[in-house]
Amino acid sequence: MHQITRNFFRRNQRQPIPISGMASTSSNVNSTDDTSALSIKPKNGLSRSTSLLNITESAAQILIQQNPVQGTDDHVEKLSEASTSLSLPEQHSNDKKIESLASQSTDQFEQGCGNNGKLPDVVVKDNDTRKASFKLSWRVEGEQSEQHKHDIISLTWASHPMTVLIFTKLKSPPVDLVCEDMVRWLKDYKNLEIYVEPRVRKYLLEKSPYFEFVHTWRDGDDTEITLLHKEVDFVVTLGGDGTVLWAASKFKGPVPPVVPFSLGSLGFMTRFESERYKETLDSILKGPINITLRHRLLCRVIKYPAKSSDDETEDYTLVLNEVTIDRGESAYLTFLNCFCDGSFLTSVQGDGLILSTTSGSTAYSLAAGGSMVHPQVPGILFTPICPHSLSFRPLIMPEHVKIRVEVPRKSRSHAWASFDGKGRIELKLGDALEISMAPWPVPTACLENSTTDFFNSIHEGLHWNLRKAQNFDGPTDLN
Ligand SMILES: NC(=O)c1ccc[n+]([C@@H]2O[C@H](COP(=O)([O-])OP(=O)(O)OC[C@H]3O[C@@H](n4cnc5c(N)ncnc54)[C@H](O)[C@@H]3O)[C@@H](O)[C@H]2O)c1
Ligand SMILES: Nc1ncnc2c1ncn2[C@@H]1O[C@H](COP(=O)(O)OP(=O)(O)OP(=O)(O)O)[C@@H](O)[C@H]1O
Repeated sequence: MHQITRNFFRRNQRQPIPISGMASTSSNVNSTDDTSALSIKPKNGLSRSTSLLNITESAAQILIQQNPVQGTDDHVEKLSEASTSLSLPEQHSNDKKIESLASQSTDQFEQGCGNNGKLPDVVVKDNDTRKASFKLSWRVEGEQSEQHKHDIISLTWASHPMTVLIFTKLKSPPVDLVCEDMVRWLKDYKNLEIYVEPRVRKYLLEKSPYFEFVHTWRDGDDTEITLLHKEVDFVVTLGGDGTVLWAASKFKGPVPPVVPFSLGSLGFMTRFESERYKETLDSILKGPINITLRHRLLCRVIKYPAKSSDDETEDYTLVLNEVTIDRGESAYLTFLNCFCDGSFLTSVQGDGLILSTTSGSTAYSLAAGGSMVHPQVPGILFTPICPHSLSFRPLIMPEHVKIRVEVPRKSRSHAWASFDGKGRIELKLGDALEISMAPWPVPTACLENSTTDFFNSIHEGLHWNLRKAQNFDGPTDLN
């Protein structure tokens, strides 16, 4: 289970984050972390070499916070959970065990993926890359006072970030101008290495040969893109929510921290004002940064007839919002059979089904009647689209389940799947889609903290529960 988020809501267990004895853990892991991990035999469908590479990279992203103030084993365990958004097996409750766990992290990961997409328990910096390393820590604010309590995940740079990747919304002249200005500033005043998409580099060079220093990759070269996370310390998005989804989709494994600037229309996930980018990036570069660890879903399409080798060969797609299975152009009801962890759950007869993350709960799932869920809650939303039934209410599943949705062989029509509203593919009779929680969340920087940002977004973006207040006069029960 993703303990970090589970613990978020266990009020009675909140503790200030403590940590002692973790230095040896990190160094121990560093010394044992080598690329031999790449030769681990796959068991779970994430068997492509890039996936295994990414697994190692995943283990390269995060450092454990070290804090000499308190040091009970219990605290160490909680920190590990918080630091990685990973699960700690029950038995790992002291430093020694965490050390040994860390040294097996890739093994753990592999099992985790096979089971429920779990991550390794302790993650460390990969010495082979130029990347800056960071630490994640979890703390509670407001514990000592009457004020509202907040669980905070914060990111502290352990070494100075040097490389930034900027994604920009397509075909938007105002966004292009901000990008141009930001690139100049980041180079001239912060001396960062800067990556942009190929079309953006072309645009910048048309503006001025000054931008020669900007890096990119070969247009359409997916291999180069999959290696980007090895170079990039953090990502900036200039656009709306769609640009955040677009940026996340470029990382088929671990994702660097994302700083989303608002230059779109709704901007539910983009809390930073582009007009104040200098101030924002200054503080991001210094850290610490409060973040929301946004879960993703790992989706695999199993074509009919399934081959025994499917687990080894099928590709996968990661979504930050949701995967949708709908009727496409067909005028018939979609008929879908749904299974949870191998047991039959229900059939969908309607326009389709949305399997959403909690981040995606405020997007399409909301429009289909699903509940809004705080993005830090670990769970998978199961939301029917226009079900032709009076009793089909949306569900929220625990994060460890594996859901399979099949188009029955006897269905009247095919179905269509889309991933964060993109990459539409046809599901023919007998085809299935399997989803589980992905092991690579997207860490997005918060303006304040995860909870305050979420509340502000539902108020400002969606006008949640906006209603004229009741007048004071009129009948009352007071006298
Ligand atoms: N009926 C609907 O509400 C509907 C239909 C199709 C797609 N969508 C959503 O659009 C998303 C793709 O976004 P896009 O910007 O590329 O397409 P888009 O340009 O069609 O915009 C969809 C809208 O959804 C908003 N949105 C996206 N993610 C959100 C989130 N997590 N929370 C709150 N609002 C969010 C965007 O701000 C935008 O206003 C899909 O993942 C899906 O959730 C919604
Ligand atoms: N760099 C990019 N390359 C390709 N497509 C992109 C890129 N950035 C954004 N898009 C797509 O362009 C569309 C519009 O972008 P975006 O959603 O960011 O702007 P918006 O619709 O104005 O804002 P919002 O989503 O907040 O309403 C989205 O569907 C998104 O997926």
